[in-house]
Amino acid sequence: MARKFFNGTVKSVKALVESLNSFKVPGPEVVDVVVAPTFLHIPAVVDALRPEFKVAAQNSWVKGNGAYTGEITADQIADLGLEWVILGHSERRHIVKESDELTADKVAYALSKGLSVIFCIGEKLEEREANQTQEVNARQLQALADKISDWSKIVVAYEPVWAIGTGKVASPEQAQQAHAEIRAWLAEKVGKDAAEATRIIYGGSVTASNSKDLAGAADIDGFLVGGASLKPEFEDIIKAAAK
Ligand SMILES: O=C[C@H](O)COP(=O)(O)O
Repeated sequence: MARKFFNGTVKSVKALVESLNSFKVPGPEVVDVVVAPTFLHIPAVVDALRPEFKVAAQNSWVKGNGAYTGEITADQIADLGLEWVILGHSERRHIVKESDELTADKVAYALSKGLSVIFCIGEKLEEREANQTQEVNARQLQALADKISDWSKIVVAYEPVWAIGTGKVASPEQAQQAHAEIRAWLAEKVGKDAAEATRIIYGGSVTASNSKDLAGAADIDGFLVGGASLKPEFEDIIKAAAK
């Protein structure tokens, strides 16, 4: 469904947008394509990208406009006309050390400003090896459930940390199991309707060649794509997600 994290230059962003604009993919009635450039590149991408593709911010602050030097608020993102923000990416959680609670507060604030949120969760390698995948996902989901009751503008992105940027993609079976457990958690803790309606997308070394099998899994509703989103094969990933 989405794509992201591109520390590009003005020139490379322009070339990437031109490439995206040339894609022959189904429209938004079939698949949402959301691109997430750096804050610096957002205005240029919004101006040049074909309008059926949406633009997301990669992060937003936990509060509204105020004295928070260096932070970008959900208010500002909404003011720019954007509809989407990514929150809780593993790089925010594990490199910047943003806690489950801070992440949940950021999501709640972004929702209060009308944004839709791609809410990332997922376990580290040692947690998977200790059979804690669902425990970690449930903990990160519960932190959000403690802060919000309306999940209609949430897309859950399951991104096992060990699969991000490593070339080690989760197998369709591994991903499906995690997604099914996330959906079961939503059914139990939030409600059946939310569980059915919430899109759960997979991220972590998605490529054109593995996207078809992953998309075939019952509970995989799209992708959060990093590296491969910068290559022409992204067109095929979008087509695979449009199942
Ligand atoms: O947000 C995207 C993920 O971090 C996945 O990145 P990747 O596709 O390069 O593994």
